[in-house]
Amino acid sequence: MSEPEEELQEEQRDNTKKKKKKKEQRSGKKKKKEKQEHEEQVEVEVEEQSECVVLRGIFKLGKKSHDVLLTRTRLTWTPIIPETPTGDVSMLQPGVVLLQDVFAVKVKRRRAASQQSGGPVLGVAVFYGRRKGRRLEEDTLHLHNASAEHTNTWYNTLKELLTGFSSRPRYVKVFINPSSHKKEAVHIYREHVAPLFKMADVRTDITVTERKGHALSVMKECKLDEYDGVVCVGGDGSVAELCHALVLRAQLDADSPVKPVKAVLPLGIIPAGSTDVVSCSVHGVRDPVTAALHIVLAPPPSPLPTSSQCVNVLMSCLKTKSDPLFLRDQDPDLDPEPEGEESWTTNQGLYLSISIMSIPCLSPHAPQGLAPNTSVANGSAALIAVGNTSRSEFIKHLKRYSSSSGQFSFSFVETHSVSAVRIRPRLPTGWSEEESEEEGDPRTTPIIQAEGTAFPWNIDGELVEIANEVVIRVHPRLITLYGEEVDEAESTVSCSCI
Ligand SMILES: Nc1ncnc2c1ncn2[C@@H]1O[C@H](COP(=O)(O)OP(=O)(O)OP(=O)(O)O)[C@@H](O)[C@H]1O
Repeated sequence: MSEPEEELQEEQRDNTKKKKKKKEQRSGKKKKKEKQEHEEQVEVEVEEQSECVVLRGIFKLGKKSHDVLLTRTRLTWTPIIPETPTGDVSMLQPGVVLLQDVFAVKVKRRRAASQQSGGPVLGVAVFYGRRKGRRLEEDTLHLHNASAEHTNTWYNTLKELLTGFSSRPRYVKVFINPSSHKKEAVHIYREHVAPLFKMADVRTDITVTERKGHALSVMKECKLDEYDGVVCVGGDGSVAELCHALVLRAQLDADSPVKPVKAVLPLGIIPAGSTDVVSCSVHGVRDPVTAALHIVLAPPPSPLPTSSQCVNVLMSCLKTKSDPLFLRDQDPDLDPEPEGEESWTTNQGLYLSISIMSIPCLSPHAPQGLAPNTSVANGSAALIAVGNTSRSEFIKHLKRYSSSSGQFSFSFVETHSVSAVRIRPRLPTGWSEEESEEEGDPRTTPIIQAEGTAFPWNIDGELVEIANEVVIRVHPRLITLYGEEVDEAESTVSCSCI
């Protein structure tokens, strides 16, 4: 149903009921006194916040008249007629919407379904994001007042106050990966994101990617200063490509071929992949509406996290050989450059998996994250190295990620907080007689056999051929992400199987 139809029918229903209930009586001295006290209480609350009232007026919310106050930070409304026949003042709680949660305001008009414009004014509709658990949902506050002058004053003032949120994007570059997960990214964007962007007057320039690397090549060429942000609709692979593109573009623009440079545009992530750990780590939930609202609201001041990672958003390596691990302990000053071999710690052994995560990697499967002790912007990474063990023990360790704790309480799991890691594999030919003689011992016999002498690095599901060693380093605060600080994701997984 279109908004005009909905509006018209709503008004017709209201009129019929109004006639039937015309005799409804809600006056009385006691009630008046209580109402007055309550109005004073609301005023005191507002004054306490040192906020002057920008506008004050009478609107109908639903069927009842309300006293509505607008300050620079909030809209507050209180029913003028007590809610209960007894007029119990305790029921007269004011309603509040913070302007930082409001993303659009429109004038409501009565229109026939066929009518495109005009029509008598009905009032103002205020669109905002309402928190429900870890999600943000779209909600609307309908303030009804048939006076065109009154309505326009409120509409213009609200609009002006919203333009004060200067960090909110007005024009964004959107990349949609149509091949992500179940190939639903285009549908997710059209269905859940585009309507919110339209409502919030966020203009878009959309590229539906045709191949791997397409977003990167567009980002290398396009005029960035036209945009206020970049939006990625896809999974973690698409996010990694755009993080790479943003930093590479900044390096090209700054003529800095080696040293990473901070991206000029923030990145918004709409989850459409299979796991979406980056999205979950900044939205707390795998939900396109929550993600879109985080983008249009760009909530100030604190929760605009900066990502600590450069290209290696998530890198987990499944190896079958002996891997010396060179760890660089976390540097509080977040110096991304290695200072010398003396600051490295070297571990050597047989590892089943090595995970290096500079974000907590929350997901519905692991609500507290694969790296629970890492936050989005703290500049360190968690190294979790799983030593060789039996298949059943390895699975037991993995299954514990779905519960709250205990995943690291295994003798074969080691964890470190690091700023850089160097992984150097050893070829099967490098095994000495001595090292391989204890066949059958779970500590020395790989449970997965290596194929040939190439380096089949499995990096977050992608097979990558890199000779010798891989170096992973945290480059702090290079990319600003739309979202908020999240410590636990919503768990939507009911079974504990892998
Ligand atoms: N049109 C396309 N066809 C094939 N691959 C594409 C296309 N567009 C982008 N890609 C590449 O697809 C890769 C994987 O995409 P993405 O991460 O979005 O999906 P996913 O693998 O299903 O999700 P997840 O990473 O959460 O498992 C990315 O590396 C991206 O560069």
